[in-house]
Amino acid sequence: MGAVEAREIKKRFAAFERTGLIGRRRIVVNALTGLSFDIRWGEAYGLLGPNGAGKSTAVKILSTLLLPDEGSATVNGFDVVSQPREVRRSIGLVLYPDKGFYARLSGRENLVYFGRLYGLNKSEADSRATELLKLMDLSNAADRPYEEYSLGMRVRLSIARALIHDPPVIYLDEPTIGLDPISSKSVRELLMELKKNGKAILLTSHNLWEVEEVCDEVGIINGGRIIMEGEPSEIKARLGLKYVIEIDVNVGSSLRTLRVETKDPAAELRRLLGEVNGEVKGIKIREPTLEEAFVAAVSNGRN
Ligand SMILES: Nc1ncnc2c1ncn2[C@@H]1O[C@H](COP(=O)(O)OP(=O)(O)OP(=O)(O)O)[C@@H](O)[C@H]1O
Repeated sequence: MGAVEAREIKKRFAAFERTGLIGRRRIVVNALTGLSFDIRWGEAYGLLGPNGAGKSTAVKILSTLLLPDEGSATVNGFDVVSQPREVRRSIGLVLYPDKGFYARLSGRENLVYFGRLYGLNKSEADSRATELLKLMDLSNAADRPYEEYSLGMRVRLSIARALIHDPPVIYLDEPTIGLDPISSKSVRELLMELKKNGKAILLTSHNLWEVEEVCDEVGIINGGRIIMEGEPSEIKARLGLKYVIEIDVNVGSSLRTLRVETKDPAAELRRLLGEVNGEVKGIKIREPTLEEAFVAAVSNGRN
């Protein structure tokens, strides 16, 4: 049994659409239109998509916060509709970092509080909080009030909270939004560590570079269903994305840059170096990014 199995999930919302200045009419929004994907143990799955693609609706259904209209899903082997308690015990949820923490309580007190809500006794909650504060590099700030925490510290505390009951599955909705590069790197390293410990991770993100680094599998979601899925490198290959080669050449007294896009950088580089007339001052080869894959997949709607 996989960690998460989503099968043909559909979800509609009743909403209103403006007509003219004051008029409005009822419409139906098809948020999910047959979403299927699997997450294996020890794997991170990246759900990528433009605004309104259905990412949050998917996370909410897989967390039992919303019911699907059609289709089914299991998390840790439990059904999201008929076994919501078991599903909730199986997941740790990292939403926008400010949600739910008590500003005047310290990081440690907040964690102990949430540990008790999950049914840990006082000494279990205390020792789990100490362990997680250490893991998140927050031991020095453990007894400072939450309101004094920086954004990076808040994100780390919210990951600690998601892990307090040691869930096997973790969902993170845009965990590194607003973080500086050092803090977001430390969050990525932590996610790699959690994977090594066998946890299954679902990551939604607009930071495609982050998804590329952390995720084993990526699903590109658009219009409420996955339109492309695979390892980040597979997706790049399937889209036929091109590498960019830039060669700086001194021609006479001026520096010129040759720029070529190619699917086969080694062959193209050999060809270019054979043809260049002048002194080569620098060579840069840039890999296609997942960002380019994402834009291409969404605009092509290809499978
Ligand atoms: N409670 C709701 N009532 C009506 N429509 C909703 C509701 N929640 C979501 N929707 C609609 O469902 C669609 C999918 O929304 P969702 O929030 O899942 O997208 P998303 O991929 O998470 O977007 P974003 O990246 O902007 O967070 C959108 O068209 C959205 O407007």
